[in-house]
Amino acid sequence: LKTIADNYVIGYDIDLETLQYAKAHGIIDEAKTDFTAAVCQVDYLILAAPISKSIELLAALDEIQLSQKLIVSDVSSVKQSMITAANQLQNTDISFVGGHPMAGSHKKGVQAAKAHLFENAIYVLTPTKHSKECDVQSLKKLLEPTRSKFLILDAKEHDEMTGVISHFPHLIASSLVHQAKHWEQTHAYLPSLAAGGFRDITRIASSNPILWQDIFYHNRKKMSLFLEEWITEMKHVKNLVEENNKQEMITYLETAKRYRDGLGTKDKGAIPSYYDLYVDIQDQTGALAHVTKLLADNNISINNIQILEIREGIMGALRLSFATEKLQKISAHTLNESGYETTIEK
Ligand SMILES: NC(=O)C1=CN([C@@H]2O[C@H](COP(=O)(O)OP(=O)(O)OC[C@H]3O[C@@H](n4cnc5c(N)ncnc54)[C@H](O)[C@@H]3O)[C@@H](O)[C@H]2O)C=CC1
Ligand SMILES: O=C(O)C(=O)Cc1ccc(O)cc1
Repeated sequence: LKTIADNYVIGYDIDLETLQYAKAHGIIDEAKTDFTAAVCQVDYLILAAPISKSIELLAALDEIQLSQKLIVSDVSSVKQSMITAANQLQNTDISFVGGHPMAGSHKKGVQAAKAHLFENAIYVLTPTKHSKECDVQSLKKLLEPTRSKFLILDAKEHDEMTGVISHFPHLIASSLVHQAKHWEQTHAYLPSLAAGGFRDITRIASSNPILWQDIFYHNRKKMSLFLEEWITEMKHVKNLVEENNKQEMITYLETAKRYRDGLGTKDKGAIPSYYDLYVDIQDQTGALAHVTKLLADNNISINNIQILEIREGIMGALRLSFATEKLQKISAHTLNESGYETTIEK
C-alpha cells in the first residue's frame, strides 16, 4: 500500500517471507514481527488477515496500552462479525471503521498485490455506531490515492449484497468443478474439452480455500438462505429442460442475458476484475508476439492474456486484460493504428 502514502508504512505479518517480500518490493517501509511494537507506532491500522485472524488481532489490540489515538479499519469480505468484535472494544482511543475493497483475484499472498488493484473499484466502508464522522473522513482521505469509489453501507446490507454477488458464486464455481471431476471418471478426455465458458465461470474456484472457508463461515446464515433459493431455482430450471417449453426457456435465458449485459463494465466491482480488450489475430507464427511487442514498445503493461480461439487458418481472438480503463483505451488505439481489429465488450 505504498501508494496510499507519502505515509510511512509499517507491515506486520506472521509469515516472515511475506514481510521480507513486502519490504524488498517497497510495499512497506518497515517490517515488524511483533504486533504490539507495530501498532504502538502508527496512526492508522488496517487489518488484512483472513477474517477470523483479523477478529483475533482486534481483540489483541484492545489489550495493548496505547499512548495514541488509533483509527482502525480492515479489508474483510464479511463485515457483521468484524463490527460485532469492534463494538466490544473497551479502549475509547480506538476508532473502528470497517472496510472492504471490492477488488482482488483468485491469487493469494503479497505477491499478488498490485498498485492499481483498487482503481475504480467500489470500496465499501461500514462505520460502527461509535464511529465518528471525522474518522470516516480521515480514513477516506488516507485511502483516496487508491482511486477507488467509496460507498458507505450498513454491515448487514453489505453481507447480504456480497453474499449474493461474490460469496455464493464461489460455491457454485466449486460445485461445477466437482461435477466435471466426477464425469471425468466416465470420460477421461473431458478436461481437454473445457472451453472458455467453463474456464470463465470456474476461475474463482482456484481461489484460496482457507480464506473462502472463513468467508463462508462468517456469512453462513446468508449462504444457507442462498443455497435454499438456488435449489428451488434449479428445480424450476429442471422443469424447463424436462418439459421442453421452448418459449419459457428462451425467456429465462433472455432475462439473464439482459441483466448480465447491463452490469457496469466501467465500475470495477467484483465483475470484471480487469479492463478487457479483444483483439482479432491471424493464426500465424509470431502473431501473438507482434501484438505484445506493439504494447510493450508503448510501455503498456498487460495484466492478463488469454487466447480464446485459434484454429488453423481461422481468425483468433486474444483477450488482453489491463489494470485501468485508460490503458485499455490506449492499447485499442495503438493496435488499431497497426491494423488490428479490437473490441471492448460493453
Ligand atoms: N483475495 C481477495 O481478492 C480479497 C480478499 N479480501 C479480504 O482480505 C483479507 C485477506 O485476504 P487475502 O489477502 O486474499 O489473503 P492472503 O492469504 O493472500 O493474505 C493474508 C495474509 O495474512 C497473514 N496472516 C494470517 N494470519 C495472520 C495473523 N494471525 N497475524 C498476522 N498476519 C496473518 C498471512 O500470512 C498472509 O500474508 C481477507 O479478510 C479477505 O476476506 C478482500 C477483498 C478481496
Ligand atoms: O477473483 C475475483 O474476481 C474476486 O471475486 C475477487 C474478490 C474476492 C473477495 C472479495 O471480498 C472481493 C473480491
